[in-house]
Amino acid sequence: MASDLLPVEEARARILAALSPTAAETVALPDGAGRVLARPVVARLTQPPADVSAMDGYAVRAADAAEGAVLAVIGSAPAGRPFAGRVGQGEAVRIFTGGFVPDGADAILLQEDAVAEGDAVRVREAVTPGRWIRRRGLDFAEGSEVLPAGRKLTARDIGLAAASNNPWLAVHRRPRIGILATGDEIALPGDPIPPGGIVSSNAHALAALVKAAGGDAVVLPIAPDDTAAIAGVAATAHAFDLLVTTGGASVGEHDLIQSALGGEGFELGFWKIAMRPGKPLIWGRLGRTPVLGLPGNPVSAMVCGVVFLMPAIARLSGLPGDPPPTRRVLTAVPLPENDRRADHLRSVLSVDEAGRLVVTPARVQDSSMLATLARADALVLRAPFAPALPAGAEVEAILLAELGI
Ligand SMILES: Nc1nc2c(c(=O)[nH]1)N[C@H]1C(S)=C(S)[C@@H](COP(=O)(O)OP(=O)(O)OC[C@H]3O[C@@H](n4cnc5c(N)ncnc54)[C@H](O)[C@@H]3O)O[C@H]1N2
Ligand code: MOO
Repeated sequence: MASDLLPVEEARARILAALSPTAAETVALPDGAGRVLARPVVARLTQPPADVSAMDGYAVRAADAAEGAVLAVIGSAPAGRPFAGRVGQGEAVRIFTGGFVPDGADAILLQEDAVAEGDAVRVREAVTPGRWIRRRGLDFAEGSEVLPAGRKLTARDIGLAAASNNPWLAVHRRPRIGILATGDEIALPGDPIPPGGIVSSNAHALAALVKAAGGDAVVLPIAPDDTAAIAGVAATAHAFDLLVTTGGASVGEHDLIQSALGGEGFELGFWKIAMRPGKPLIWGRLGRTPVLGLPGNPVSAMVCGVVFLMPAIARLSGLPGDPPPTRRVLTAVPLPENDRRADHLRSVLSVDEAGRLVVTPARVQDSSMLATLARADALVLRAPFAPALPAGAEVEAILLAELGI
């Protein structure tokens, strides 16, 4: 029945509603890039601190600087060494970019528009009042908020924080995400593989995804399919802002996550989403720690990572936790009508002769196939019951490179 599967948007909304941003920590300016501000950055000075020259030339009184006029040069004002005197009638001060405009002057005569004549300067082109002067506070004023709380800091923001004389930043602590892979059959890459076993790819892939989303991943030892082992690892859950499990989410008798964690006080929020891959996703809480139980199939785990875990990490980091961004692209092939589960088709991206982005979904979309995922550039979204589409139709797609994964 369709009713036992939760729509993707509703599941994401419920996950986000249950999460709050981590506490603030103080970091030095160079460590702030990519972090989210917990408190606004306030300018600790006015920039520029006085009227300054935007050019090399002469500080003059515009009224005196008619074409052909000759002005006496009474001093100089390089950047960092203001001229102490005052520019009087018929006078000028040599000035350089960034130099404070001396008292009395109200315009800058550009060097290229002037001819130096010993201790005087001849005006070749008249200037208008205010020409080439950057007014005090043009960029920002002391006490004003230059960066708001909740902003993810760019390199440009770091420049602004530095210019406004802020050596320290209050940012949200990076969310700490515990990752627990479960299953008797899985072994760490490089370890002996048990008969009928498989190498655990999920924890490593998810750890990389967590890092790309701005979290710190802690990969826990693999827990075999027994209640005590899973419960034992779960006892460490309090150390994390979010515990992610993979495997054991489905309905098989070895699918133990819910029963094993149940003994530890696990409270189920919801289970099973109307999506493919990723249907058996579990959401709940173990004490104070939220738990996201991802399916074991490697592609399902990663697609759920994109759809739910990345927004969850964003939310814990102090951001709203928007859904993954999508683009309108064209499908290279006809797409069949979809069933009740929102689909995420691994697809290769190309550019057609007209410069438009075109996606080609992989022919086989089995959720065990990691090679298809690694080679894909995009996940094409197909809403529940989306109608069949001809080749050339517009579809929405998540571009994986835009997520940094
Ligand atoms: N009767 C039903 N069977 C299944 C259903 C269902 O609704 N009814 N759902 C299927 C779907 S959809 C998925 S997805 C999987 C999810 O199952 P589990 O979360 O319980 O995962 P496991 O059974 O533990 O493993 C599934 C698959 O993935 C491999 N695996 C597990 N962990 C890892 C890992 N860390 N790295 C790489 N691969 C891993 C595991 O060996 C299995 O092959 O259930 C379907 N079944
Ligand atoms: O998601 Mo299962 O997620 O369809 O293989």
